[in-house]
Order: sequence, then structure tokens, then C-alpha cells
Amino acid sequence: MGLLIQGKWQDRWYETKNSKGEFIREQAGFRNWITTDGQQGESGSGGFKAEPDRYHLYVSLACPWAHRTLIFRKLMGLESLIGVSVVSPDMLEQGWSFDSDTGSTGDTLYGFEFMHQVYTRAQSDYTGRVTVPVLWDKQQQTIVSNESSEIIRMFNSAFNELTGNSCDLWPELLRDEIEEINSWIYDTINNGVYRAGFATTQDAYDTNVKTLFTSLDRIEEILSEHRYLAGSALTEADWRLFTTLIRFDAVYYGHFKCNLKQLRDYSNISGYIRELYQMPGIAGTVDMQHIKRHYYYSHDMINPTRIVPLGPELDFDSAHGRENL
Ligand SMILES: N[C@@H](CCC(=O)N[C@@H](CS)C(=O)NCC(=O)O)C(=O)O
Repeated sequence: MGLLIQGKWQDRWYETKNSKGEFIREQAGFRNWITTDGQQGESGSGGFKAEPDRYHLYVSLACPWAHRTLIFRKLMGLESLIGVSVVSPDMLEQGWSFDSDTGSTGDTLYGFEFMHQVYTRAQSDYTGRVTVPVLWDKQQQTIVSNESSEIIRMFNSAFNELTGNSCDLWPELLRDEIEEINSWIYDTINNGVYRAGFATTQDAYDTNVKTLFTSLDRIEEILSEHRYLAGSALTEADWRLFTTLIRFDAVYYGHFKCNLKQLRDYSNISGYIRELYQMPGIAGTVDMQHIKRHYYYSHDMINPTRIVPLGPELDFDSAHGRENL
């Protein structure tokens, strides 16, 4: 695991010494937007028009951020328009790799060995972490975006004219509410599990785990009254949360020591996870082998033996019982 400095790969674990043991997530470096007509989007440069077979998605099936983009690609009918390369779950000295012997599809565009080569192909002197997801433009041969929260907004509507999609998970009327929900869920749950798991002091760990469970209690409460986070309508806020929840009992509970409770102890949250999991096309985006292997095998600083646990047994297929909310 490491990062690029001036285009050169350096094998380095996260720096937490200057932040009292707190893991601090780096901001994504590529922030362009695909738009219907190629005009500039919310940030970055223009010139990224929604077109078939122009864009490619690099993902890890283990990664909750990349998982969001795979879900939106599925729900918005983008599978025939946007290809995908899947990295190996093992993120080792060279970072994410395309080793097909350990579960990667290979880099179907360039045949690169490592994800950092995709970044330096876009920018030869790039400095920053080499993260997934990456949305690649085959025409300009560059990265459109490596920020999942923005990629899913592009997928939500930019290609509608080409796909005929009418599903809108970022509806105008609910935007303020969704932003508000996203904000505390991101800090305390999506990123919260990492802040607990990558903490290197007891204090940082304690604080983050407590905050995480306060938020999970709050979610349980919301879901006892409402079917989804923003009420009766399913929105992007639900999918952003889902990709963390589906990994929780298998990985965050054990590996990241988020173990005050398992999610199966929360009845509304567990029914909600099952409902989302059972929506058409979603189960196919969840790969528990990649998920467990990635975390337990790659983070040898946390799990030096690299033993991947056999359990827990998970059942996302049983009845969810949320129809009457
Ligand atoms: N802000 C990014 C975060 C992506 C991210 O951190 N992905 C992780 C995988 S779960 C990664 O690639 N980490 C590699 C690293 O930090 O070196 C997003 O949401 O797209």
C-alpha cells in the first residue's frame, strides 16, 4: 500500500503521527464531470460529454466507495455503455493490482499491471494516493473523476438521453435533506469505520467507535419510522450507506474493531440491508470473497498473519419485512 509522489510509487502506510493517531482521508485529485452536452460540470474542466463506449470504470469489488459506482451503473442501465475493470482484492506493496491469478479481470484497456500506472498515464507527475473507483475517459486518455460521490451523481442523470433512464436517486425536492443525511453518515459511518480501524491511538479509536455507534443507533431509530433514510423514497443516501452496512458484520466488526454490536442486533437496520440487497441487480454487485480477502489480507499492519476468518455466516436473502413502513 502506498502512494505516488511526483509520479513515483512509494510504499507507505497512512500517516497518523501528526494527527494524534487519527486517520485522515485525502481529498480525491480528479474532479471533472461528465455532462449531457460536454459543458463544464460542477467542478474541473469541460469536454466530457456523455457518449456510449467512451468511459471506463476501474473498481475494486471490496471497496465500499467503488461499490457505490457499480450499483449506480447497474440501476441507471449503464452496463452496455461503460465498461469495467476489477482490481485484485490484494492491495500490497504496489497498491491495487491487475493480477488475474488473485481475482482481477486484468486491465482491459491498457493491460497495465498496477493501478498506479493508470494514474501516471493520466498525469505523469501525479502526487497522491491511488484510489478506486476511477472513471476513465478513453477519448482524452485521462481520469474524469476518482471521487465516488460525484461519479454516482453523473451516473444518476448524465446518460439519460442515451439510456432512457428515468430513475432519479438525487431528486431536486429532496436534495437539501439528502445532503444533510450524507454529511453525518459520511463522517461517522462511511468514513467512521475507517477512522476506527486505522486509528493508531486508543483515544482516537475509542472516540470514533463511540461516534459510529451513536450514529448507527440514530439510523435504527429513523428506520423504525421510515422505510428509507429520506422517508418513503429510496435515494442516493441509502445506497451510500448500504455499501458500508453490507460489509459491517463481515469486516468492520472484526477487522476494524467496530464491535459494540453487530448489525444483526439492530432489527430495522438488518431488514433494511436485506431489502436493498434484494433489489433487482444488487446482489450481483456484492462479492463477499473480495470484501473479506481485501481487508484481512491487505492490511498486514492490522492483521499481520493475513488469516481471513471463515465466518460470520450471513443471510441477506431472508424476508426483510419492510413492506408496511
Ligand atoms: N474519496 C474516494 C475514496 C476512495 C478510496 O479511499 N478508496 C480506497 C479503497 S476502499 C482506496 O483505493 N484506498 C487506497 C489508498 O488509500 O491508498 C471516493 O469516495 O471515491
